[in-house]
Amino acid sequence: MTPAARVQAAIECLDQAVAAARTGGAAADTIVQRYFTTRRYAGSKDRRAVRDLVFDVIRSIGTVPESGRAALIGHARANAPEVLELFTGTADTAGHAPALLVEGEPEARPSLAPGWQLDMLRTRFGKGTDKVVAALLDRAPLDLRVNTLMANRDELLIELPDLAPTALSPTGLRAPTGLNIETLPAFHAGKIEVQDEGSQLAALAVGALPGENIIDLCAGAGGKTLALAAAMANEGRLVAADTDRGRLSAMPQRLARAGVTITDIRMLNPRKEWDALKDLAGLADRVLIDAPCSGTGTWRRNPEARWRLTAERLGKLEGEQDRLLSLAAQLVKIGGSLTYVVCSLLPGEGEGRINAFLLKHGGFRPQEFSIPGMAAPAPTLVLSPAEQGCDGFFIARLERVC
Ligand SMILES: C[S@@+](CC[C@H](N)C(=O)[O-])C[C@H]1O[C@@H](n2cnc3c(N)ncnc32)[C@H](O)[C@@H]1O
Repeated sequence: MTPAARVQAAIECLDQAVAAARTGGAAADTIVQRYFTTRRYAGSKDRRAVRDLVFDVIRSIGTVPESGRAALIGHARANAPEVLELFTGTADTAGHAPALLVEGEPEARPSLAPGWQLDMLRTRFGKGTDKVVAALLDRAPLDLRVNTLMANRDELLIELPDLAPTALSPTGLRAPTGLNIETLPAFHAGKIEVQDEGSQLAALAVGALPGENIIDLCAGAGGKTLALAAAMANEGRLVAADTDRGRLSAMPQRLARAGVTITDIRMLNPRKEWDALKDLAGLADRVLIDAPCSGTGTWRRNPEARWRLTAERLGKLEGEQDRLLSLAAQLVKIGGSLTYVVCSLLPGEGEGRINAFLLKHGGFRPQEFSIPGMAAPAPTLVLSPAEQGCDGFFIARLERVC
């Protein structure tokens, strides 16, 4: 592909990302991948260049733009004016070079994020908000988790000398840029999994122990399920539940590769979750709710989450988080704990939900927890890329006392 054709490809992907933001469609990463499945002529360098440009544009345009072209022009004008010289085509040469610039055509304005989202972050981070947002809009490193059922970190550091230990997670490794994990025998042997250090810390916050009865209520494809199973030394019972059949279906293969045999996978029907969980009522030592959320803590990977989030959608997410907390409360045994996690830094999805829960559920109280090497024990923990260098998370632990 010529440089100009790459720019036109980025515009077309961005058009789809804009439409997806309005309709709840696919993530930008998926859009770029799909774009190239029907364009076999594009090589790996073309794909990488187009993907990088798409993500650079999304990072610099904080609010949903009128079109992909408007977004790209706005980004280029502010950060890479030489790209505008590639707008040499005509309106009917789509696919080759972007059409010539027209005087007064729409142009998106660079910004960090929608003002109302920044205001909410400001209530948590105050004067530090700009630093946090800048870190959220940086590129994320590739982190791996050592599967302690099959390996230990020191041995892997000898086997894979390009990797470095992460600062906080005792099982974390940070990979050099561009590493393709699928090329590593250690991955196929189940010794390592891709997992951001923040997710590793969130799983550690559960405090899982061998032999316990644990429920991972929003298990998805099992990222944290695998980490919990390793903390349990593959002893006890681990129920992994989710409403998304597609995500759950990826789990058995991952469990098998990691040597995990204690998991009971349960498919839940949305709003009828209890039907598939009621046999576990009041029995769990620990329940993890890794709740669906706005994803503001993962802007490094999904910067288009800023375009997708509306006040209405946030309200719906908070309602769902309340519902999942109440559902989980019924599963915890007396003396057991409930760990609530969101990869969001908006206080409404964090402290807001926990305070609302505690008002309604007198049998629960905040429970202090600590992660070795981190801050003093506390009932909540906020992780941010500006402070800990990982994705942003809010984590809270509650104990059922009666
Ligand atoms: C943040 S993701 C979980 C990621 C996963 N725990 C991991 O570590 O990879 C949130 C998950 O909640 C699931 N979910 C949404 N509504 C749910 C519900 N009512 N009951 C259970 N899971 C739900 C979604 O399908 C999604 O997989």
